[in-house]
Amino acid sequence: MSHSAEPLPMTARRSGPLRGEARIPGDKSISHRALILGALSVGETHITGLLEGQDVLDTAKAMQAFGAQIERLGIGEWKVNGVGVGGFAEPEGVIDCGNSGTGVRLIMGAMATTPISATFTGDASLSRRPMGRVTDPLELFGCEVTAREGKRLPVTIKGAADPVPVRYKTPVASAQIKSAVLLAGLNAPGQTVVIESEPTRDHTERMLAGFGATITTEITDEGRVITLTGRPELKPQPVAVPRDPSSAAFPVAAALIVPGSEIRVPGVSRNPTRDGLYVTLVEMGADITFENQREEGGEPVADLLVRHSALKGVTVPAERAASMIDEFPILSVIACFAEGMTVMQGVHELRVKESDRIAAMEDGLIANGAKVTSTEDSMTVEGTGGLTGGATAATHIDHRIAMSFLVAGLASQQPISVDDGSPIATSFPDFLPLMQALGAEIA
Ligand SMILES: O=C(O)C1=C[C@@H](OP(=O)(O)O)[C@@H](O)[C@H](O)C1
Ligand SMILES: C=C(OP(=O)(O)O)C(=O)O
Repeated sequence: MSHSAEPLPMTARRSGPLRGEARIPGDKSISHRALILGALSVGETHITGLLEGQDVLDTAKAMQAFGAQIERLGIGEWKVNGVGVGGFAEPEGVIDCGNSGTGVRLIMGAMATTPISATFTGDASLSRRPMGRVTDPLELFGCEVTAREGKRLPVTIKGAADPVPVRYKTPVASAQIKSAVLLAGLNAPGQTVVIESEPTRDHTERMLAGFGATITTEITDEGRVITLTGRPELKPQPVAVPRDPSSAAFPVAAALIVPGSEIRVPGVSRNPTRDGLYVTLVEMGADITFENQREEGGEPVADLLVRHSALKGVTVPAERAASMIDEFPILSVIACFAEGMTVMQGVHELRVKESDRIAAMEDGLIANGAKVTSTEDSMTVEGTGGLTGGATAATHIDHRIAMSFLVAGLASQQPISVDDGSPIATSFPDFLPLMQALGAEIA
């Protein structure tokens, strides 16, 4: 569904200590994949803890359009009756993926090796984002792609009638590219190989194995070499979606910067390919305890105990970027409340997310009294232990920019507003009530 026309301004003000338990919704990456792999399986997949954010709801609708039967049984509880690998039907209408890069790119991969055609659109943010990074490797399987200038949406894909397997080295660290190629490889006879020089989130590999595909990962001089055997019969799986570490980052950050805070955040995924923010926060001196470390739904999880902390600036090395790619906006806020320089290296991919996240954070933070500089590939924040606030930040149809500035406002001297908080519903629909229940003054 495309983004609503009505902007929703929001304001956060200096709050008293945050206290209580923050029950974070399901992981967005795993939720998309649960629906897509459920749709590609024969039989019924039962999902619990599904994120009911707009991005994931748009993927559910798309899977229905390709022929899967999907039913919501209760809060976060869904069942999917799939059509099997190669069984997608041609959708009657256009597939609108709304604000979701993950949704559109993974679904393009999932249909590209089936002999049907589909046209994909999205909102103004998604329509600005590059799709060639996915359609270029998909063309190697034999599909035909037409796109708007700059390989942007709308994109039409005529799926390959006679797909060939592909060996592809990803040119940028991107789980979306890797996943699109692997999902296309499902319906290509033989072995499809993806090579990534830097590891990215591995949910597609883990879940494909869980659904019964033959998939291996080897670490070689070239990087991670992932080999998938095509034409498996995927078997439905119960999927228990762990809580999203990228969403958890917002209440965690709020507790770190609001004096006197102490919150618990249960059951958050600690998958090492998603863990970079938490590694960085510990280096900055954050008081975070990882309790009850265990496995849930095939993912390592822990309960987090987070207390307000005196933080110091650090350098985040480029090789850590992929494991915290969605967390740099909120890290740049936390860095303002630390003492000293925080340098974020190797972050050029932030420029092609829902917004140019380096520019959006730099502009909004400077307007609120921060010292920030950037290059094409890096961002530096000179922390002074606080923020003055008092300005409105533009969110550019980007949920993470909106939530980052609202968290900043909880500890700045003057309130901080955002021009439009409505995109928050794409990934964290309960953000406002959850934060308010902890004591955050946001409205
Ligand atoms: O595969 C995924 O679920 C995602 C991969 C990342 O994008 P890239 O692969 O483009 O880096 C991330 O930013 C996005 O929020 C979710
Ligand atoms: C980049 C993000 O999502 P997507 O690429 O799926 O739009 C995000 O959620 O921060």
